[in-house]
Amino acid sequence: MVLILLNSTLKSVDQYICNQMYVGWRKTLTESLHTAYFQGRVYYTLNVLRKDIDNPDQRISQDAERLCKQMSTMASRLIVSPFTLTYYTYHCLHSTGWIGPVSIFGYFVVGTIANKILMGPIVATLFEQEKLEGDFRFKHMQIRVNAESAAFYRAGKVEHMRTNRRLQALLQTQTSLINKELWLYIGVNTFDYLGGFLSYIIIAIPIFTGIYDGLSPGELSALISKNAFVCIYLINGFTQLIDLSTTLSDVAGYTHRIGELREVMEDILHKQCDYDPASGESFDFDSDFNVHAGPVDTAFILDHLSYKSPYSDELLVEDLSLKISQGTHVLVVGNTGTGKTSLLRVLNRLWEAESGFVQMTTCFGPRGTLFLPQKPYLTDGTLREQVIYPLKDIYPASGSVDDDRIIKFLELAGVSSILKRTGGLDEEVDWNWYDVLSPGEMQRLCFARLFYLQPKYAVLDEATSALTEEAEAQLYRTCKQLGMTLVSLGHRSSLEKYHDVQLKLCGGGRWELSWLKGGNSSLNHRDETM
Ligand SMILES: Nc1ncnc2c1ncn2[C@@H]1O[C@H](COP(=O)(O)OP(=O)(O)OP(=O)(O)O)[C@@H](O)[C@H]1O
Repeated sequence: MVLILLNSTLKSVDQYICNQMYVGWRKTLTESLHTAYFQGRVYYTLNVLRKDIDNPDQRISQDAERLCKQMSTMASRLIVSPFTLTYYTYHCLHSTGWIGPVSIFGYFVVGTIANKILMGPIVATLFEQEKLEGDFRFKHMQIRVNAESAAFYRAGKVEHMRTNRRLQALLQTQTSLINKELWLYIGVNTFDYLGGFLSYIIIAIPIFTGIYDGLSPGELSALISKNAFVCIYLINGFTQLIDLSTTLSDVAGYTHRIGELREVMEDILHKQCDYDPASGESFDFDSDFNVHAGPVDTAFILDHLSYKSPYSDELLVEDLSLKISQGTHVLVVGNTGTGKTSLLRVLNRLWEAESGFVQMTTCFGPRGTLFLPQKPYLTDGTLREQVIYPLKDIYPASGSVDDDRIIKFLELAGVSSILKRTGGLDEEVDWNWYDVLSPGEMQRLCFARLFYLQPKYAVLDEATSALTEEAEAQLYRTCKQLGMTLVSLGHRSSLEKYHDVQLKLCGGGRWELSWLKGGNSSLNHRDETM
């Protein structure tokens, strides 16, 4: 009996060794790949981040792609696992009685709990790592965009130090992530190896408790072999599920991060999409999201509007009521920080109003309202694309683009010299427009764009601040000749002569309205219509 047992045990041990050799070989390969992966990850972080610095959408889609790959690995295993587990559970129950499946299930539950405990901190750290990657990328982009200004401040060392600080924070989090993942891998591997021993304990219990005493040596040997096979495969099925925990922790971290980014972006889109940019009509949504057509001769309606900046409790403007209608040019003045640009942010739904009602009743675009922001915005591409921007993208079917008009408006804006530099309207340029144009040229080019698009209403936020008063006069005259109603924000008193009404923001929520032509009669009525 002892010899038979020894013989069958040796056979099983052979089988076990083969199995363990396979498992061991698989693990060694996986571990070396993981080690290489971890070492590479630090370099990967640096290199990928350097290349893929300033494109958040691309970054999200990369994360999503990574997520999809990991999900497909998980899905394939998760689909197959229930079948193999059911099949081997049935055979295990048949071969070893209840003790086999119960101990294996118990072992799996313990393994799952241990993995859950080890996975928790990994998800949080992975999330943190993704966030720090974003911060580092943002800093990198900030330096690229403002390289010249930083150079004038001789700020190379300071910026280098600050960027390094962010990189160090990122690398520290990566190291911490690697350390935490190490414990998870140790847990997973220990579970795998101990599973092999468990199968032999399950087989040994009925043998030593005498359940198989009536069997002949040959039958016992065959039974042990069969039981070992079934148990090992059942354990292996569970092991594969536990192995998924490493992938699962990555998936959970990425999902959390992508989910958060998507929520923020959807929130922004939801706030911005109250009117249809491609439509020639004007629309507004009421609180129940019903659409109403707005008045046609009015660009903006402000009704008892109060607003403040997001990080302050003090109101910038309180209880402002105003209608801006066609033909009445409005100048918004006030000291620095009194909320002039913030008014445009509220009008554009970039900021929420604190109370009151604000409505932009015309569409955004050539037939409605266009904004020239304080910082000129130039796109990449040819000179034609700069001038017609954003016509090509938003209104692809708007008709042929007229070369003579573009050249004429470049001349009127005083930047026909750029045409000589580029060598033509459609010549591809390999420079960054922000690097080669002076601030004044950028502002003039934006005016050429405005002339070309010829909106009904032009909102100009300190759009001539880098130009002389003569240049300013010429540009304003052209705007008026082209039939635009102007809403200007600025500090210069020279602007007054081009406007009919002045809205002065006095700070602390106070404001004053006055006529600029025909005396200084006060318009401090709450519901004044202009
Ligand atoms: N993105 C922002 N987040 C939080 N607060 C902001 C933001 N932008 C501006 N602010 C704050 O809101 C207040 C009003 O700013 P705003 O840009 O409207 O001033 P402004 O009157 O246009 O000044 P300026 O004449 O210098 O252009 C300021 O105190 C400013 O610090």
